[in-house]
Amino acid sequence: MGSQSDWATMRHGAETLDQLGVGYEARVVSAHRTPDRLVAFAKGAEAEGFEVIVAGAGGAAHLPGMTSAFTLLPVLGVPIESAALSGMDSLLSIVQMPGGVPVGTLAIGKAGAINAALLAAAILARSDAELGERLAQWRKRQTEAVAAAPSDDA
Ligand SMILES: Nc1c(C(=O)O)ncn1[C@@H]1O[C@H](COP(=O)(O)O)[C@@H](O)[C@H]1O
Repeated sequence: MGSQSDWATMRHGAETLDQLGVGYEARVVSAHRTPDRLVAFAKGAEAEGFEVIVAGAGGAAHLPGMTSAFTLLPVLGVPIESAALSGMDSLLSIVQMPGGVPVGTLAIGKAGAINAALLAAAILARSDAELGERLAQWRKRQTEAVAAAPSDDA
C-alpha cells in the first residue's frame, strides 16, 4: 500500500487472506515517496516468491500501474477512499491503464480490499486444489450467513 494510512482499508484484505490461509506480506511502498523501494520491490517480487500483488493506493494512485510496469505478476489495484474526492480520484488513476500494462481494478475501499484478496486467492487456487476447497467453503459460509428476512435488531 502507498501509505500507513491505507492500512485501515487494506487490513480487510489481509484478514480475508488470513481466513483463507493464504500467506502474504503487507508492505508500505510508494511510487511517489519511496520510488527506489517501489522499483526494488516490483522488479524483485517474482524472484522473492510472490505470485500476486495487491496494490492499494489513494489520490493520485500511481502505485498499482507503476508496479505492473516492472513485473509480469498479476497486479490487483484497490482504490482507497480518499477524503477529498471519495476515492473517485483513486479509482480513475488506477483503472485507466494504457493497453499493454494491466492492473485488475477492484471497487473503492473496503469491498475492493476484500475482493482483491478473494481474487488473488482464486488465481492461486488454479494451481492449489486445497486452497480452492477453502475458497469454496468461505463462499458457502457467506451464503449461509445471509438471513432470508431482515431483522430489526441487525
Ligand atoms: N497514491 C499514493 C502513492 C503512490 O501511488 O505511489 N503513494 C502514496 N499514495 C497515497 O497517498 C495517500 C495519502 O497518504 P498519507 O495519508 O500518508 O498522506 C494514501 O492513500 C496513499 O496511498
